[in-house]
Amino acid sequence: MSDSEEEQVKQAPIIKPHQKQQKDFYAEQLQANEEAESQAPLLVVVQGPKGSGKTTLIKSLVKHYTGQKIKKLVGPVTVRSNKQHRVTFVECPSDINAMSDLSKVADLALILIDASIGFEMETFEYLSLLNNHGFPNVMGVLTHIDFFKDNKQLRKTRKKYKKRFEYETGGNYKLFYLQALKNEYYLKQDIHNLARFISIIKIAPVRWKTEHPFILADRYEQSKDNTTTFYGYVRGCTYRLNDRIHFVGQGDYYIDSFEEVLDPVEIITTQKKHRSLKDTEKLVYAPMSSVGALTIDATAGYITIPQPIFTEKNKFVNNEEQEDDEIEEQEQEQEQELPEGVRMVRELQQMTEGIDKQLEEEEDVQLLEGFELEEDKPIKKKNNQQQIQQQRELVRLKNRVNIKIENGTVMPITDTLLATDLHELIYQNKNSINEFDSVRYLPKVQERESYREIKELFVTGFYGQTDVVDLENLEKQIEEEELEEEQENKNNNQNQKDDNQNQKENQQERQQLVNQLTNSNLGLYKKGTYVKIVIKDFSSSVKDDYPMILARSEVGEDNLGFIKIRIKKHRWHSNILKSNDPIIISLGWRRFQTIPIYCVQDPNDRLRFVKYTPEYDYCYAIFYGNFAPQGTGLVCTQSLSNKLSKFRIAATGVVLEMNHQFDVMKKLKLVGEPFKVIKNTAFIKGMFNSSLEVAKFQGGLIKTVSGLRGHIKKPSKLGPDGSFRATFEDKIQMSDLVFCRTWVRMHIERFYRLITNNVKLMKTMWELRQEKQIPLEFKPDSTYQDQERVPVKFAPLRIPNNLQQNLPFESKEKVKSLSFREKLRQQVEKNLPVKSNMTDKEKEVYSLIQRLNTIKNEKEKKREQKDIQKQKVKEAQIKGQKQHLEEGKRKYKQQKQKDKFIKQVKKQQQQQ
Ligand SMILES: Nc1nc2c(ncn2[C@@H]2O[C@H](COP(=O)(O)OP(=O)(O)OP(=O)(O)O)[C@@H](O)[C@H]2O)c(=O)[nH]1
Repeated sequence: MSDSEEEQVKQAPIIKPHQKQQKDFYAEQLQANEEAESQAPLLVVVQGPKGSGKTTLIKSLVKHYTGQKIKKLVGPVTVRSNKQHRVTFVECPSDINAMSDLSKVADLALILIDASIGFEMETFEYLSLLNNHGFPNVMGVLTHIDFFKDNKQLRKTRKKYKKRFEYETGGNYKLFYLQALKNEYYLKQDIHNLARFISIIKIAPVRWKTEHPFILADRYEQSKDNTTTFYGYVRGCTYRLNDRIHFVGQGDYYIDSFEEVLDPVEIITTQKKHRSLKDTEKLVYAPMSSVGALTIDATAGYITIPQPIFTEKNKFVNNEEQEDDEIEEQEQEQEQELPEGVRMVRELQQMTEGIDKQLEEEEDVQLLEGFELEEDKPIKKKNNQQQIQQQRELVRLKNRVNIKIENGTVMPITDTLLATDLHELIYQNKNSINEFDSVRYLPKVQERESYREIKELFVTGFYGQTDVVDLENLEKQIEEEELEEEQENKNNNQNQKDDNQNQKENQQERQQLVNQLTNSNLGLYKKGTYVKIVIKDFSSSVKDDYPMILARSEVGEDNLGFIKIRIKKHRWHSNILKSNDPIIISLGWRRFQTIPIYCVQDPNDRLRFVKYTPEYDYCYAIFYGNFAPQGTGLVCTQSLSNKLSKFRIAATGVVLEMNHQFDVMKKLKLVGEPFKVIKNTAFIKGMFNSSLEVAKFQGGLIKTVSGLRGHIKKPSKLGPDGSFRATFEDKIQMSDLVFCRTWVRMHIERFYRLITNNVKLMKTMWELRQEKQIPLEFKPDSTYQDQERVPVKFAPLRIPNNLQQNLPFESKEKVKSLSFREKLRQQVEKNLPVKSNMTDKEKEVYSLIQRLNTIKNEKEKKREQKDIQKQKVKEAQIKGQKQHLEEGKRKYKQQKQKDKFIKQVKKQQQQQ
């Protein structure tokens, strides 16, 4: 090694082994996350107070990404931002439940702030929710900036909001400014900048999501028998199928079927250099909103097709004139030249009756060209080759399009077509797209084969063997055939490079297919898979504008037990929380009402019960609820009402421990007083009610106020029932109080109520008091009272002479050293003439002094009395003024109410 290299090595920072391990660990975690992250669409939650511009922002972003205009925004909207990246936007309602649910699932939260108003309470509430549910990436967006006309004021405000936003979020997140509104959309440049940041943002892994898979349903269908089907992407992590699912905010349900379906916004995997999208590749998937001419409601999807495009030119010519055979033949020829998709749609347009009616009237209904519905007739036997072909198509179909159209579905025959699956059929025709699809809803180009697949869907009972499909054999057959095809292609292909490329791609595709099959057989659905979940007997009602989160029911997390959490009252919540008062907790996927008790930990690890949460400090809470992993954050609220009169988040916390029981102890001080004292023994009454209670506490420790310790001996027959004999380390005073410190185990209520749509909640003490008009209980004992303490005069210490004589010299009482005052007094006493020996003059002087003293004392007494009277008068004056003031206030209020009432009456009269 050369010198310079050695120097370099010396200067390099030393990485310790554990640091390296940690670095490697994080690198791996990041890489794994990045790989996984690329699959599921980025979930962007747009949150803000009412009227802050959430809808406008989503519409503007969708327009930027796809050029589409959303007329009415409902539910999630997924767009393709580039070939490898998709984004789902969800608007967050200002309902506390929706806010809490969406804070758990968001990858990125766009927090809108109305600059004309400033930071509102919802923003802080949402930040607090995000903080406790894993803090995903956050971006601030300042809207209504055009409200400021003065540039200087605008600059100042922007700076102020930026500072505040940084302070609230920890300083790592950006605040965007949306300058103005133009034609109901934000300015292009602003949206372009924001969209660019959204596209390149690196998502921080949130622990809860990396361990808990979920589906944010972007579409649902509900039938009359309450069978509900939800569609959405698997998010969070790989979904390992089990039999139950938790619908957040609704409860647990058994899954009827769970299958992968065709991804509506597929990732484009072609290996071309450009990441940017062509116009035909731009895509928006907003099944519940109305995008252009497409609307999907709970039961079906409808495409509004502009009439002029579909009207055949010679359709309006009088039919009688057209009876000429030649013309008909010409028409048929022309029709056959048309693309298949266009022909089918036209045929459907010409239908006047639904299939069910047709079935009732005719025996052989020809729904689509070449296929007949025959109920009773035996199934036509085709040759082997054809059957294999059909089965093969069905297997492909089963994996790709899981759609069933039951016999007798009624199709509305107007210019609006039933498009549950028809849109696939219609838009798969490459040539016909531009003819009738003015909005380019799904510009997806597929092989002609898929028409046949979909045609088959309209026919029930045609293929006899479709129900039982030998999957394994079919897969093998398909693979073999494909291999053969590839082999042929290989031989025929002249370009060797292209051939290799194709082979690689095919191999990859096949591998993917095999992986897909094995995964779905094992019940594994990777992140980003678009799935369909069917739930039977789904009794709850679903709101369109409410997030529909279907989470995997994890083993153990639906169990109930006691949970110990560390909790802190939110500094902006106006009240402290009371033990045994019901509270709503959002923990894990679940929200539930429970009755907690609060406690603190003593130095000897005892959990000591406290009546209220401390004002600005942490304490523990124990409640009965759903188990959740240690370290999971939680948020408490006191009610579900969305009145913004006070800060809705009552407390925040984190799970510490779960157990079947916790010992929370409450301190109990029993007080008694002695009624007989004999040396070190004392008889004490008033501490217990019966001798049985005494027997239970026999041997217990007791203590006097002065600190003398003792033991409870035995129940005594002297005194009232419950009296006992006790011994102390010294003789106690009759005036002493005796304490016995004990601990009582607190009962924790096993109360748990999952919050669903129409749940009836337990009322808090405050709510009950309000409702029943019960005033607060007043216990005079609980209030502090001024104590009048009489100074105790202890008798001077007198040591018996016998004892003094036996004492060592050191402790013996010596000659008393007197203080100056005492000496003076002694001298005066000595010099005072004895009264009987006084001369007359001395007597006169003495009596004069005494009189003068009496006068002085008398004067002082009078002055004191006067002072007391003056004080009383002053107090009375203050009291009177107060009463007067209150009286005035009351009158003013009455007058105000009167005025208000008169105004209202006048208004009503005017309106009438
Ligand atoms: N002047 C101005 N108006 C805006 C701006 N952003 C939004 N608006 C208008 O504010 C109104 C409310 O906007 P929305 O997008 O519906 O707000 P929202 O947050 O979705 O409202 P809710 O759905 O009621 O919660 C609309 O009329 C918008 O045109 C802005 O930056 N400047």
